[in-house]
Amino acid sequence: MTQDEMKKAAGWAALEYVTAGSIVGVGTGSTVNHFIDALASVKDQIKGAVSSSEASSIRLQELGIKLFDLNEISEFAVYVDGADEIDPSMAMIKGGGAALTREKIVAAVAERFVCIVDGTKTVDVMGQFPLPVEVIPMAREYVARELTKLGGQPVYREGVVTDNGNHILDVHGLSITEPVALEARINAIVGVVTNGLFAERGADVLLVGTPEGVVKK
Ligand SMILES: O=C[C@H](O)[C@H](O)[C@H](O)COP(=O)(O)O
Repeated sequence: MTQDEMKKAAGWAALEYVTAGSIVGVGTGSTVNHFIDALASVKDQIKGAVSSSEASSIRLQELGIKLFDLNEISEFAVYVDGADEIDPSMAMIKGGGAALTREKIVAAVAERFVCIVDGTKTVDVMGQFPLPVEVIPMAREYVARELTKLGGQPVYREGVVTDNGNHILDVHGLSITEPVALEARINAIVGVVTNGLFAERGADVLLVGTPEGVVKK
């Protein structure tokens, strides 16, 4: 079974959490793209979606799924998104596709976060995947120096501008044993828009695509 087949299996399994007549929160990335395909198969039974990126919005619209602005809705039941790593406490690293800030905002409004990953993304301790940090462009080098003081090695993701017009630093060399504390610590650096740790608000449901089928945690 390929990694993409495992992503597809997890993406389609998330349909179980979509209820008739609802607005669905939709994340970003290659795993979510499979979920969007699945969502299109029930598009006549849902109200529509609220999206976390320009890329997902385009895909949702191409498949005929109505988009809602987050400012139009005060609550919705389920947000479905992938992750770059997820630990046993259901804390995640996200932002490999640079969509972390809008993802965190949409996730904050959802009652439940359903995380869909392939089997390579579950880890005991996060940090092998470099932690993305979205920064205001003029603060990039200042924030990089502050992240170095925390023990990481930040690398500017050259050529990438986020949907919000900002830059990304990928922080290598972290061993993230206290994700809630580190998320808050990095967000407190002036110039940081948000960081890719989703720990304070982690996943509520985890669906892992494996060669043996989709495992739910
Ligand atoms: O910014 C991107 C998102 O956080 C993605 O959810 C994450 O990078 C996982 O993406 P993929 O499903 O493509 O591995």
